[in-house]
Amino acid sequence: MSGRLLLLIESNTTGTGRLFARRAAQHGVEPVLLCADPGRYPYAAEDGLRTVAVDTADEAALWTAVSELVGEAPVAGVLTSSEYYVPTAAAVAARLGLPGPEAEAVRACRDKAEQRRVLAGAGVGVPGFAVVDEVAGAVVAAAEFGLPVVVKPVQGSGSLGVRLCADAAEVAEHARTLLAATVNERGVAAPRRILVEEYLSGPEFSVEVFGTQAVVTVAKHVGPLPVFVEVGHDVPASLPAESERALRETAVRAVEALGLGWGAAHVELRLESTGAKVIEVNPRLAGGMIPELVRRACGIDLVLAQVLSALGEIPELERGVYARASIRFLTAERDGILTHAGALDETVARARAVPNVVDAVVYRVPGEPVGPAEDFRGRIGHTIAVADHPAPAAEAADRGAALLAEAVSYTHLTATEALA
Ligand SMILES: Nc1ncnc2c1ncn2[C@@H]1O[C@H](COP(=O)(O)OP(=O)(O)OP(=O)(O)O)[C@@H](O)[C@H]1O
Repeated sequence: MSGRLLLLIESNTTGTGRLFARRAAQHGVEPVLLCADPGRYPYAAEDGLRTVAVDTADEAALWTAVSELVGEAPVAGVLTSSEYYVPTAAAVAARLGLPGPEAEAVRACRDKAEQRRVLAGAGVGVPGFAVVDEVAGAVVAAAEFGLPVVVKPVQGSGSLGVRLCADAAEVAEHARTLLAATVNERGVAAPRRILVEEYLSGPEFSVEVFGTQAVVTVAKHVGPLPVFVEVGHDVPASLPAESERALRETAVRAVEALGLGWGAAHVELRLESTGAKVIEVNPRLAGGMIPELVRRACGIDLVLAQVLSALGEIPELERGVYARASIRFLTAERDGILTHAGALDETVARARAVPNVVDAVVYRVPGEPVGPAEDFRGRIGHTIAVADHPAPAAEAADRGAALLAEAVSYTHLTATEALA
């Protein structure tokens, strides 16, 4: 180790969170995780990651902890893999004179209402939207757009609270639920505003942008309505050149309009008959194992690229399609229970044995109750497959996920009965 530190301010709890620290260590820089609750990240203890417990929502306390680390060794970069802490990490990096995104731009971007206004103002395609702070306003907006509409919080991630509402009663009920929330899922005060949006029904994609360069386009699979759980991705998306161009150009224009353009941005879009429309720009690296799929399909390590950017180095983003990578997430059809340890291990082994499957994993413990997914937290496991062509990769990932599904038992106790 060179003695230099990379400060990681909180992390994402699933997916690529732990890889940020690993890539830093592989690059000869010591990662230090600053977080309010180290117990939230079991991987930190498993990987022997140095951790500093500090209230990261308290600017002064965080700065004191950062200053102590600065006094100890040269701090070479500041980064986070959690969307919730991108503005915090950006502010700390700026205060230390280190590379990072524009703190004000990422703060504004994280407010979906503000983001919509900026994008619409810049002429970037977005769904019709209304920002409301009372139930009656939500119902009026829904009638104006025409039902169904999407009702969602102005902040958040992982599709939490995002719902398709079919009629005025559903709009009112969901708006009431969202407006009643005083804190978000990280326990931070939630704004008392929500978005009502025109429902875009075209196929969904994401464009992974780095700086202002579109690196790769991803095809996304969304589970059963009325919720929007991402249940699979194919990398790269197989698209006609014109659609690919429209998605990439729209994504880059969105990033530029928002004043981003440092490091990774994950831009979600839907392809409508009227063109590519932005669902959301996330000022961070993609979740959902997408960086891992991109690494396997295109040979580009986006996690390493993000770490290098934080350290002020120039990452290699040379494009190439070496393979096709697909992921499918396991979700429960209804309330059920995971089988016992032996059967679970066997199921995972069978999924791993499917030709072209390179990874199969179940995130939960044997005997744990499971239920239908409402958001990303309802995903129980995944399979990743890699092949030379799109169809075999997708089919192998599907087949692996179908085998994993045998780990869920619906014939024994329901989750409610098991807990009673
Ligand atoms: N106006 C819309 N029309 C169609 N689908 C939508 C719309 N808004 C949201 N969605 C769907 O809901 C999903 C989650 O929405 P959104 O990206 O706004 O929430 P999020 O919590 O930030 O999720 P993520 O972290 O996955 O980006 C989208 O990926 C999309 O499938």
